Amino acid sequence: MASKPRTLYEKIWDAHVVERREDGTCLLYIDRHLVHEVTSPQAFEALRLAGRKVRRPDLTLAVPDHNVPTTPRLAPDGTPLPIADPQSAAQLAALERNAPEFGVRYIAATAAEQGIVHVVGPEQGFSLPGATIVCGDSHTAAHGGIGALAFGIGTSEVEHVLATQTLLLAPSRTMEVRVEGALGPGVTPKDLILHIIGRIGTAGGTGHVIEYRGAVFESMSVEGRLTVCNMSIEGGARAGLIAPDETVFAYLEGRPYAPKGEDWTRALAWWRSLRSDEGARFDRSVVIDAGAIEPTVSWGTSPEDVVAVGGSVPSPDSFADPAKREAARKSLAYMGLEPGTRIADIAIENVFIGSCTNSRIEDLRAAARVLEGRAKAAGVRWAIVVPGSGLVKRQAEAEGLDRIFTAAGFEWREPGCSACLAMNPDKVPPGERCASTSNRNFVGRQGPGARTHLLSPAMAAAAAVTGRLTDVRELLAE
Ligand SMILES: CC(C)[C@H](C(=O)O)[C@@H](O)C(=O)O
Ligand code: SF4
Repeated sequence: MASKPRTLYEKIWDAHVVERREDGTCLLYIDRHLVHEVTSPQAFEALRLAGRKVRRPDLTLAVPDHNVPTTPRLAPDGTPLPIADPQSAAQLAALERNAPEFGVRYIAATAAEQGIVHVVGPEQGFSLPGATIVCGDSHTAAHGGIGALAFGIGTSEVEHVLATQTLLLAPSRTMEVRVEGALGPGVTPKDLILHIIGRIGTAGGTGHVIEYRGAVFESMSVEGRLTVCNMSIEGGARAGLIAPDETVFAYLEGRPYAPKGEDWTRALAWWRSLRSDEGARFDRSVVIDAGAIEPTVSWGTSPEDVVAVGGSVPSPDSFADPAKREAARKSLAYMGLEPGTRIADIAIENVFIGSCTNSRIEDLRAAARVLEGRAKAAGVRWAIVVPGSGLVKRQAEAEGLDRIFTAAGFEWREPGCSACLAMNPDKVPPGERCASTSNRNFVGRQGPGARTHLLSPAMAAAAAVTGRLTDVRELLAE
């Protein structure tokens, strides 16, 4: 009997089942465990109290990112500078102590390879196609961009994975987001994923794992795929993934943790089988026309509150659902926006280029392309670029991008989560607006009272130049 056609998700899932329970939940083998300083201290402490070890320290990679300041970390004499915030300092100190004590792989805050965990994983070749990857962090979905089944877990699950290298999980439903056609000039993977979330809503993917399909993804860079998958969680999905292909394999080959020699050849054979079979059934399917997507920005306090840059702030009354109407009213009050205001008339005072969504080399190149020979507008008080890792930073410097940014009035920072969330010194002041390449525009996300507009790196650069939300295509055409 021919076996039933399976989706990519089902193939990866099936290959990792250690034990299937009667109710359908499965004990899944976890191939890669990424760890950061915020969600791991209690998990390590629980192991310590129970006298347990980490089951596979070699499959665990820890790196601090959320709390690290993005200003220089070393004094001129090379000694590490202290961290002012006591809670941040304590979390960083805990990771620094736990990693060697439990023997897990560790990238220190001062190492050249340090960066945001979701940038570091693929960059180090630690995240691999077909792997199950977890991290105590909701944006773990990013690693789906290289064809992994990757999802965020809570601190008690972090402890479970550290102790057993397995996780008990209920299978998800499957959802296909099929994007047809091609993205227009100036329209980026970030615009695409913002548009998708606008379409399906923040609950659209609930209970599902999304597979992004279509020619757009086949011609998309690995960096772009990581951007798209990163925000799957903002569409409510458990995870998001894209079938790995030669672009991914070329990206991974030779990276420090990627398989080598015969292991590489064997891995390639398995990775090449990782695509949804002809006739595989998805529980839900959404079709998007790429050609209709424009540079997209958020206007509210939920990632589904998006509109094309040529549009206007919507009226709460335009929403049929009363709950959504009320949410829009609250959003607009927080954001200090009036319905009907043209997006292009919204002035911004801050620009943040960074976060695990958009801090890779391609993102920085896209922003620099817009900024070259230009400067930030007088009304832009604060503009920073925070590379996703030390290696991205070094690459950007080798290409001269840092000089383009600083000449345009941007600050060129050390890697970390930075102003994506207000857990470190990088914050947007109350009542001020920020054009931000991050992934969440929640109330207070970038600091108490801060107003976030999500957009692509090129669009953030355009906003810096004009001092208001701007269609980047106008600047690219000049
Ligand atoms: C701090 C961490 C647990 C959190 C997450 O899970 O996503 C953070 O990374 C975020 O983006 O909000
Ligand atoms: S960059 Fe932002 S979204 Fe990504 S892990 Fe850090 S805080 Fe979370």
